[in-house]
Amino acid sequence: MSRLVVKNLTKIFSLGFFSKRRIEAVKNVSFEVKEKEIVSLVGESGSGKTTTAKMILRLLPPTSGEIYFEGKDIWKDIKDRESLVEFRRKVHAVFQDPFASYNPFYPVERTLWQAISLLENKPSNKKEALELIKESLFRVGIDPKDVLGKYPHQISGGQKQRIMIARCWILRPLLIVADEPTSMIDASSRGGIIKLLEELREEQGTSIIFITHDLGLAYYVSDNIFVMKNGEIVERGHPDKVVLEPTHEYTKLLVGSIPKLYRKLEDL
Ligand SMILES: Nc1ncnc2c1ncn2[C@@H]1O[C@H](COP(=O)(O)OP(=O)(O)OP(=O)(O)O)[C@@H](O)[C@H]1O
Repeated sequence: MSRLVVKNLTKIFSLGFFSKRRIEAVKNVSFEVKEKEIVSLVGESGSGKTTTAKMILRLLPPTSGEIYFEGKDIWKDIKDRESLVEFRRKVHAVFQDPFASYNPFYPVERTLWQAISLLENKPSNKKEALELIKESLFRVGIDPKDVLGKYPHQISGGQKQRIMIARCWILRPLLIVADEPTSMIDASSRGGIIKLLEELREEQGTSIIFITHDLGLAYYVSDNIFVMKNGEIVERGHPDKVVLEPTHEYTKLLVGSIPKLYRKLEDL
């Protein structure tokens, strides 16, 4: 069953007060994500990946088109705060910049306390909640004493990314939208983050939309790949089909850079 259906999604930005300039960031994009599926949106900078992600996360309204999550149109059927909180519990983002996801004035575990506040079945007291936080940190390979009580500038980029995944582990979302979740971190942490996302999919049946420039990485992690260029999906399908039998010139160009990426991935 499809968990997410994106239908003819379009986003046009208008710039300037007088001479209106139109930027068609996303053009007529359609795709589906099934339960437990990892799909990748791959494309160069400015191809419309993040804009697509923001519309799916209900952070940016589309100009036209529909997004159905579990059969509900997320822009038309979510009307009250309660349904929005439910949506935020089920659909979760891991953003490319781990630094922007944290408030510098609060200890890093604040993001995990916030996750607990979104839970339907909350722990019955603070001690139990802290146990859950510690367990989530262990699950993502962090010793709680290395990060608890610390501020964002006192921990590494890789630890910040892992804490965002720990947040996913607490919330058990049905869909994770991971926008370049490994872009700011070193190669060894990168492999770990991908593995954690795959574990979440296995353990919790989470579906994942993985957004990346890197077709080599997408080939390794995805069940389906959608290649975007200038706001459109120009190629789609199983990773073997996209990589071994590309039809669009742009995909052929991306595939041409994969041998180099393979070498890079072997370092992970
Ligand atoms: N708020 C905005 N106002 C105007 N134009 C925007 C806005 N957000 C994005 N754009 C434009 O829309 C296009 C698509 O941008 P988007 O960020 O979705 O691309 P992307 O594929 O995610 O790029 P990257 O990989 O660099 O994050 C770009 O031309 C961008 O400049």
